This record gives sequence, structure tokens and C-alpha cells, in this order.
Amino acid sequence: MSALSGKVQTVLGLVDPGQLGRTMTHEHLTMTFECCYFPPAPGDKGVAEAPIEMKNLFWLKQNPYSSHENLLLCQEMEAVREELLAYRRAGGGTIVENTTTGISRDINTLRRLAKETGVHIVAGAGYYVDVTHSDETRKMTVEKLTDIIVSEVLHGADGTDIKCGVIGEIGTSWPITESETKVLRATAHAQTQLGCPVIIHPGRNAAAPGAVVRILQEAGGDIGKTVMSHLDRTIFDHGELLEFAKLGSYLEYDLFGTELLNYPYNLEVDMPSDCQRVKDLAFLVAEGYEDNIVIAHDVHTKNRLTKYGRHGYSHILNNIVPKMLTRGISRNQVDKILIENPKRWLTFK
Ligand SMILES: CCC(=O)NCCS(=O)(=O)O
Repeated sequence: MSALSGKVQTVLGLVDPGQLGRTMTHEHLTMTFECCYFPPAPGDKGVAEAPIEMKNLFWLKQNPYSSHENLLLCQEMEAVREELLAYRRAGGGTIVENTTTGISRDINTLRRLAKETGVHIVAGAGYYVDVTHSDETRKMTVEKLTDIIVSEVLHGADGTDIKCGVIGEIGTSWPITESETKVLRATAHAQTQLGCPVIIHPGRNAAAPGAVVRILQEAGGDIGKTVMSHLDRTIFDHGELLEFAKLGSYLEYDLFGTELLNYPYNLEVDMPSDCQRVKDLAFLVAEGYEDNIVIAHDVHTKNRLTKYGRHGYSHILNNIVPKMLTRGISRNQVDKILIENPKRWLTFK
């Protein structure tokens, strides 16, 4: 039994799980996403490089990763602070902030936002995808990586005494790289020591979530305390989804609010609409997985904020929950998805 046992660790310290309330399990409040810049089509260079303005918002919605400016969420802290206050007014209690090493985690800012808004913020330990790994990270042994992750949870991250309460989002590509495999093994070892929640960013292939789970399992990870993110852009076939669900992780639909025609990182993918996401949730609930589902928006670019006319952090509470209730998901099941499942996942063993 550690001091963390039975508690949730936020950037302001330990809290009782009952205090969390409605929880978005996958958001970013401050980060940079330049690692995933996607060059615009030759004819779009002008709009891509122009300052963001009203007349370009539809282009930006379809091409969010082709504008350098859009990738700097870290420049929008006043807008994010306002959004968090709105999130509280909408009935939100907690946000899991999944920014890890490689995409500019700023844990001091997370603490300030938590203090100023009253929203519980849980910060993430560990590393994002391979393209963001430094040479130093690549050279590290699994043991060294484990020590760093454990220290971010027990002692604080980025030279501060502010502690992470979850490992992840741990980034993986497809195929999973050697460096990512080491980080996954370190994640499992750290989870064994700490009894803590883990959250994974899988590569963009239907086989990716299962492959990650196998690596974690072989390294002793606790799959029942692990969230598999981004399923809404990763597994489309319901048969394959049920095969994956049997492995026992939490199943996360976290791109609510994202509707775009061409998903640049995998043109094979037809990004679902929010209505289709709700249908997938209803399907999983009908198949008996109501205790495994968690949801979020994964805000990670500027244009997803309400300041830019989009959904922000309260869209699920304001718009998706009413839709879920009309599509066969009961109030009790909604409460499991928004309150009980995140609470169970985030509580240290
Ligand atoms: C850092 C945010 C993130 O990884 N979001 C997932 C984007 S995508 O893989 O679904 O395009």
C-alpha cells in the first residue's frame, strides 16, 4: 500500500476519487504539435501561412495540421482558462491532460490553470511518438526510462515538484518502433511499481491497439487499468472492435468535435461524424461494455477552441450527452462513461 493508494493525483495534489465528477479522459490544455505538421497542397500555401482569420476557418477545419500557427495551442492560455471556467459551468469536474515529453508539456501552467479555474487537472508522464524522441531518449535503457516515468509520478515532472497522475498519452506509431517498444515496456514496469493509470496513443492502423496491448501484457502491464485512445480513427469494423474490447482495456472515443473530409495522416480513414461516434458508443453499450467506455475531445490545436468557433471542452456535456440519451444510452450509463469509469481508472491501486 503506497500513499497514493485509493487516491487520484492531480497537479494540486492527491484528491479523493469521489471529488472528480464528470471527467474528460483525453484533452490538452497547453502543447505544441509541430511534430505532426502536414504540408499544405501547393495551391493552399497562401491560406496555410496567413494569420488565422474568420474567412479561413473552414479551410482550417479541413486542414488543421497544415497551418504552423494552428499547432501552437500553448499560445492560447487565456482562451483555455475561459474554456475551463465554462467547462465547470457546464457541469465538468476533471480533465486528464495527456501532454507528454515531446509535445511541450508545461506542468507549471497546468497547476496555474487548476488553481484559477477549480477544475481538477491530472497531468501525464512519459513520452509521445517516436518522431519526438530525442537522441538521449532513444539511447536510454528500459530501466532508465522506467525510473524517469516513476519519478514524474512520485517526485514531479520537468524539474518541478508537480506530480503526474497518469502515464501517457504514451505515443506509438504504426508499425511500432524500437524506441516506442522500450517506452511501452517502461510504462508497464512503472505501472507495476505504482499501480497507476496508463493511457496509450495507438498508431493509425486497426492492428495497432492490439499490438500495443500485447507488448504491455508481456511486460507485466495492467490492461484493466489502461485506456486505449483514438479508437474512433483506428478500428472501424465492429467485429474487430469486439475482438479488441475482449482484451479488457478502457475503450476511448476521444475525437468528439472532429469532423473532416480527408484525414491527412491516413487517407484510407473516413473520419466518423459525432453521430457515428454516438452510434459506436451505443453499440458497445449494447454489447455489455458500459463499464469500459470513456470519452473526450482531444483538443490539441487552436482551431478546436470556442474562440475559433468550434467545440471546445464542453461540447460533450452540452451536446453529445443529450444525443446519447436519444440513442438508447441511459442516464445511468452516461454517468458510468463520464464519472464512474474515469474515477475507477484514475484511482491508484
Ligand atoms: C497530441 C494529440 C494527439 O495525438 N491527437 C491524436 C491526433 S490523431 O492521431 O487522431 O490524428
